Amino acid sequence: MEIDCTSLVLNVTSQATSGEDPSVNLFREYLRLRTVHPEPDYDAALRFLDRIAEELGLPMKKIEVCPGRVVSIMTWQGTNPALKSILLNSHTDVVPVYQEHWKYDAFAAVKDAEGNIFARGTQDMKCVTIQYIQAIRRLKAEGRKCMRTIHLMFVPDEEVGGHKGMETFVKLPEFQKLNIGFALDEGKLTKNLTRSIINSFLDFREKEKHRSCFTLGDVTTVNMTMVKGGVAYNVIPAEMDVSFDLRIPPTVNLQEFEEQIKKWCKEAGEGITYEFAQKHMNQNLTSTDDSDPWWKTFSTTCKAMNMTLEKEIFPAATDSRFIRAVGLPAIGFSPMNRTPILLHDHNEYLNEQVFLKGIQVYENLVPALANVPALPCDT
Ligand SMILES: N[C@@H](Cc1ccccc1)C(=O)O
Ligand SMILES: CCCCCC(=O)O
Ligand SMILES: [Zn+2]
Ligand SMILES: [Zn+2]
Repeated sequence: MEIDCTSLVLNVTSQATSGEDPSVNLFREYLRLRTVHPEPDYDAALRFLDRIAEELGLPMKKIEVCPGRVVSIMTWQGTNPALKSILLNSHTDVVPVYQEHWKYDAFAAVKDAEGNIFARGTQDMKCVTIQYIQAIRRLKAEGRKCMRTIHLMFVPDEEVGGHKGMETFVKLPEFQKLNIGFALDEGKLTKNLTRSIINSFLDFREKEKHRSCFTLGDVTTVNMTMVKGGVAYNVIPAEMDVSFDLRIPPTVNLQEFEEQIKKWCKEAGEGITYEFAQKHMNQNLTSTDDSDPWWKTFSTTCKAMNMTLEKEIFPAATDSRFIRAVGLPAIGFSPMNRTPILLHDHNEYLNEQVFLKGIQVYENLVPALANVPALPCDT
């Protein structure tokens, strides 16, 4: 009997590490996708997410907000779709690495003997993406039903300011149609020029460093991150560019802060100018008052899991700023305890047990939020 070559299906799958929790295996597979700036492989991420949507039996919507920049959304319809929905947001892109400073290939997702998984994105924020997915997978497998519709949203370009991602998307009718009532996004949980202008910024930095503040999120941080210019060792440059990364708490008056920058430039002398590469002026805050039903539900559910919450203004920016700017509440949260904060740092890693615990946290949080009874915002 002739074997018809078309019937010989070669079944080659990426062999899962034997005995490894399937969620960890999925996490490591996602970490290996090189969605790293300056040229993130977003197509690989979309193929991966398409497969997940298939597996979860959820419809997947894709909106190309800009050429080559797609926002994708998996939707788990609630029993009362008229109510406002819950958004579980995550970004698919990651920041570049200085590979020479890493113990392992930053995209191999090596797991060491302690179960620490090393890769760019382990903390920021591919862990959260897979934790959302696995929590929903389990809830659906248990036959659970939630009142409120849940949208899992995957956005590009968060790490370069979100301009071709969330910032554009929140203005589109497709965003309005999501009918969002409350959003979860990344955060962190911890159980624990010329010379003159450079001097002005760095002197300010020193002053801020010595303010007695509760958390980093309460101070304006200043980091000199780029210096450009000059053409030769022995030529005085016609111009120099110095870039500062300023993270300003929503409690600071931005108009006054900009006046201060103008003053520093004037003091520095002729020809010293400034411009903003990114400037986000909205300072909407999300209520974390116990009288707020979303916060109340979020915080009591965390407490029920013996998690002590330390509320803080996050010292970085996330895409949630665009969601808050359109008047919606958004809490930044990543279940990543007992873990050194290595976002954007060398040797970013996450322990597989901490990762797995995070799925259980969402298995409790997601239904709690998706079953918040009808609110004034729902009418
Ligand atoms: N999460 C990124 C978002 C961002 C990118 C670029 C500029 C500003 C903010 C960060 O905090 O660094
Ligand atoms: C966990 C949040 C990290 C800061 C936002 C970002 O760099 O993506
Ligand atoms: Zn980041
Ligand atoms: Zn992030």
